[in-house]
Amino acid sequence: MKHRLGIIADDFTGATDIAGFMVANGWRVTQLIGYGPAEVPADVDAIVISLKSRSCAVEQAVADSLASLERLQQLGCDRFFFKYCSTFDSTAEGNIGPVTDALLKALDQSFTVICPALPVNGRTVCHGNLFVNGQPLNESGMKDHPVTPMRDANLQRLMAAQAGGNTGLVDYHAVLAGAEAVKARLAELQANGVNYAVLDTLTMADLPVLGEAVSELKLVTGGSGLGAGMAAHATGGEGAAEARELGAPVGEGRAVVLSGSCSLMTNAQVAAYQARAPHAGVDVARSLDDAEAYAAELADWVQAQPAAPAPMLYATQSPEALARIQAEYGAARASEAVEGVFARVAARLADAGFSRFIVAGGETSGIVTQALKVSGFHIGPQIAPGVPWVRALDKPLSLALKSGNFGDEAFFSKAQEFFHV
Ligand SMILES: Nc1ncnc2c1ncn2[C@@H]1O[C@H](COP(=O)(O)OP(=O)(O)O)[C@@H](O)[C@H]1O
Ligand SMILES: O=C(O)[C@@H](O)C(=O)COP(=O)(O)O
Repeated sequence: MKHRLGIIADDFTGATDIAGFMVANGWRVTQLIGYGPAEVPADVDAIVISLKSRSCAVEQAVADSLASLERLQQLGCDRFFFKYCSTFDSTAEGNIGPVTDALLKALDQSFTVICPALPVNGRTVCHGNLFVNGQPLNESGMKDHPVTPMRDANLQRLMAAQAGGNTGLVDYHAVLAGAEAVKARLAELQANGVNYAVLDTLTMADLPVLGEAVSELKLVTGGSGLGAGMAAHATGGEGAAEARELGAPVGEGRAVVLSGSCSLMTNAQVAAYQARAPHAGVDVARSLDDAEAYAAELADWVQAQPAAPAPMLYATQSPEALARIQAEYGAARASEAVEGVFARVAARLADAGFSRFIVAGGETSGIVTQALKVSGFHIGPQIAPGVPWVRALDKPLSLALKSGNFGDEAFFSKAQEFFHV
């Protein structure tokens, strides 16, 4: 059997993100939802398991990740990738550190890389510090994230706070010098007792270099950029065009936009789309008090709107409004209630024949995909870097799962342009 990479992604948008970049760089990829029994085509180069383990309890994240590793091994994978967010979304306790440690131990390894960079979407790493569009992570919009606010930009410090081993740095001089220089630096760090090597990365052109440099590691960790680099290094960037066709959006049925991200970019996308399409806000108090009846009302409202452009339901709020809501109801309670309503609305709309769901937000995408009872996806064309259309393996249902900060202001409209091609 050919070599297969197994990817464990800590959220659903992250999973489609890395799968989309790998397919765009020539690999055949199947995405699975969770680690239940699964069959995948014999010719795939990579299998991505989507978890919802970014912000759950550490023990749960570790258990789910280890179960996923086992499933991927059963499916013939012999190298592994732990995919987390390009903005390193985590808390002081985890879950990136503990999951990395657990995967290393299960694979009998003691060394891996930390590579969240995705330069095409503005995430770069310099001297081990993570930047978002040139701003240090802790000064970017990520400082106000509702679940994992990021208050430090230094990846070595962030990793040291939540993992058991030692961190080190492959600085940009080594990356510029090429794959062999990076390999030599990795070997040096490993010999010096480093367990996690942060990789400086400034441009997309660095990624195939890094993909080559990590090609002998059993486990790598990072964002979709490294995934793109690994696929590009393996294929030269060619191939899999017909595989992308399998994931193109289904032709029949209605579409809806469900936006549960409160990121700065999603706020801008929601504002732009409000000017174009029917829209309704999701009320947190009603989501808390009366979820079932409220979801039924919202689903009825969506169905009563014209089919195109697709109507939008949004819980998206500015950082200030979100802070007020969280102070009033509690952050976890409010976000769970909102997620519960989106899940119920999505299930009702699918029952009513909606077949194309455009969803904004990682947690929101996870809950919606679970509510739609999809077992896995074919990966289609990218709407924006990191956001492909994906199509259920076993039913006529297509989704665009958008990471909070991805895409430009016109994203919700652009996603629908794929309906006519
Ligand atoms: N108005 C709101 N009040 C409270 N929580 C909200 C509100 N809108 C969204 N949320 C919650 O914020 C979280 C956003 O996370 P997520 O969907 O992962 O977006 P992102 O991709 O930006 O991280 C979700 O748990 C969602 O339910
Ligand atoms: O790596 C990334 O930035 C994305 O794939 C991702 O994980 C984003 O997470 P959400 O913003 O929570 O969707």
